[in-house]
Amino acid sequence: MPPESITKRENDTFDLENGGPKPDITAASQKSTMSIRRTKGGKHLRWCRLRKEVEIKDSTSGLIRGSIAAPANTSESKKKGITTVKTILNDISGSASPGEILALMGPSGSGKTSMLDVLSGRSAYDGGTITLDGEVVTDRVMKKLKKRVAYVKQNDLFFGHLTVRDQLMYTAFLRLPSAWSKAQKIGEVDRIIKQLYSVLYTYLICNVSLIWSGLKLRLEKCADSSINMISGGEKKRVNIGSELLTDPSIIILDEPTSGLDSTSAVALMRILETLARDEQKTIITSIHQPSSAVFFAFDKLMLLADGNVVYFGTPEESLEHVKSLGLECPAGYNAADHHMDLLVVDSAIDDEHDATANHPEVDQGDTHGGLRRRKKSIERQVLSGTTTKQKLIDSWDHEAVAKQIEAANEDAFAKSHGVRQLSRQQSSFMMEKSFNSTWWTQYTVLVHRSLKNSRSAIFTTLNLVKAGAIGVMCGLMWFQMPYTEATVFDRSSYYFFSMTFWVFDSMFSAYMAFPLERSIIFKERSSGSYHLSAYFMAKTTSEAPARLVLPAMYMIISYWMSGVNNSFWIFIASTACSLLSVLAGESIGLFLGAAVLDVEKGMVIMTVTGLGLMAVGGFFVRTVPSWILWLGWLSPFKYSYNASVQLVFDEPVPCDGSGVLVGCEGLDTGYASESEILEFLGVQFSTGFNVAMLIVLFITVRIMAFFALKTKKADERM
Ligand SMILES: Nc1ncnc2c1ncn2[C@@H]1O[C@H](COP(=O)(O)OP(=O)(O)OP(=O)(O)O)[C@@H](O)[C@H]1O
Repeated sequence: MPPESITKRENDTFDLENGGPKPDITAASQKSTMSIRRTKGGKHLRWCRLRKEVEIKDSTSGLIRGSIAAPANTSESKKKGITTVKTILNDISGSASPGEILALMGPSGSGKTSMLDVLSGRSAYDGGTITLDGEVVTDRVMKKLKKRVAYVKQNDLFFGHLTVRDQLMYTAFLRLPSAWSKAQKIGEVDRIIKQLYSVLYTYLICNVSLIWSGLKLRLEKCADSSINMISGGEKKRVNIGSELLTDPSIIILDEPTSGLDSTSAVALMRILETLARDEQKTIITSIHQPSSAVFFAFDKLMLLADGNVVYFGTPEESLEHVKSLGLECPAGYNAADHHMDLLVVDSAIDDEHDATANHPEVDQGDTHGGLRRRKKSIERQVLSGTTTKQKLIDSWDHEAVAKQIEAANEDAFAKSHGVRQLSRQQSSFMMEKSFNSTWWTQYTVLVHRSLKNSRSAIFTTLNLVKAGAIGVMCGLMWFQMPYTEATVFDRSSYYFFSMTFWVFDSMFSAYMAFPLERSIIFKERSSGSYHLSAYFMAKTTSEAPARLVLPAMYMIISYWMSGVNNSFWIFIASTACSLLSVLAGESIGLFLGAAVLDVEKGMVIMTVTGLGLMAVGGFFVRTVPSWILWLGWLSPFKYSYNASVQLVFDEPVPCDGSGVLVGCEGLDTGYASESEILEFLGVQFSTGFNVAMLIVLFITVRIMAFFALKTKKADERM
């Protein structure tokens, strides 16, 4: 453990047990090189009779898993197509204390994630109470509290192009109090990187055989690698590290070891153990089938099945509990596997049971413990007409545990001499600022992050080659067009083609980038990292220039190769129009990405919208049917085409006898006026109006994207 020292953090009301007035943050900012004092000690988190139900919409397809509590037959629900209400947490009671690790185990779908979502404040619940150090946490306090609880979700969501250090650094700058100096924040990141490494290191010197695997895992070594390149175990550490930066008292982890090999999993559990033992953090983690060593290292175990608790207590006593039900764990068998065997009801097991019953000889020659155990497990499934799982659910005394939790809460109240100590904490939560950093800090940090991310995401060799190759290809297709009557149509088609390609490109890349980014934003915002407006402004200002470089590169190559118009200023002005249409296209992509959460549906809507806007752009169809004429007002293709063509035909076009323009009457003498050409090409409105409409589209659709994102509630499952 690093030595304790010196300054306290701003808003450190969470450390109520240490008491004391609000810390002096000025001192913190002045002594920028000082190390930061970490809070020791977690909180007693208790939950009693927690209940959560979800409405399952009848999609008329597929089966509904799990236990169905009651059909919802109200006319309202029928109208909405809701047919059933499923109980996913059924009167769950339990507790976690400082310095302890509570492990949640249960088969897939048993409600582990749902419970962690509720306890971390990321998801609402329909009944029961959650208390912190004995006092009920109200809904309003929960909203604030969730920013003080580290929640490491199953998915490690990051911007993959950033390095590990970047990720931790941006998190530190967004989530640590703005009163901290830059040096303090950087020091904190270094400390976290070292902490996640040194715990492992200590472990490794005691376990020489694991040194090689450990080296693979060290976070220090990969601190400057991009997240895309690091291993699953390292990603998990980055995830944990990002959450630990804020020095939370309660750490909740959803299957932190999933996808890791056993060595990495054990090493990760050591880190949690150290956090619990040395820093007295309260740790709750779900876990799938841990090894025996890890299983017995947990302080408490909660077994879940179909949203019900089937056991809550120490891992050792869990074996006694199942033994008392006649379900003893065979000698030498992994206790965690045994519990899972009891809880998993698998149709394959039933089939196997039938097969074994019909062919007893399969069993006779078997001397392997595996098959015997399997058979034993099968036999348990059919115990007296009920499944073992059901037996375990029925035999657990929910009420007794709930009463114990209530008594513990009363005890905490009595210990505080009848004073609701937490009221002070809860009211200080309410008074706390929603964000640790200012809007401006958030904006600048996010601009920096976005620039770094978009630079690596947009300026890939492939993208540069794409822009260059298409530029050369178009330059060759429209190569050095003479400025005469015969090329009027080709000149306008050059613009329409260029815009179509780049507007579609920006629409789709903005749309495709958004689903991943959206999940990260929801995750970061649920822990109170920044204002949505700061994110949006940062994204708009930082990514727009990056997004424009590739089309600009294309224009430079293709424009001069094709000789559209030899005026430099016409090149600048028409390129600016094309780039504006790219920004408008990006806005449309962002809007659809924000409004339609389903990626497949979004792609369909996007394709239909894009093609519709292009069709009414005035190039392919001159006489657009009146019922769809309104769509033309929303088409960036149309405005950009209109403006560019007007710019390019800046002087009368010499007739060349090709007979393209009626005004030339098939002669190769004389000129066709600009207005005649624009009429021939079906161009509408003035250049200024078209440019103004592109700006309006770019801004209004982007604002709509912001509100679409704002109104979308973060998906609990993200
Ligand atoms: N919003 C929801 N709508 C419908 N069903 C839901 C919703 N949230 C959870 N469920 C259902 O609740 C049950 C419990 O889900 P949960 O993700 O908590 O299980 P789990 O134990 O974490 O599973 P796993 O180990 O596979 O992650 C599942 O059957 C799931 O389908």
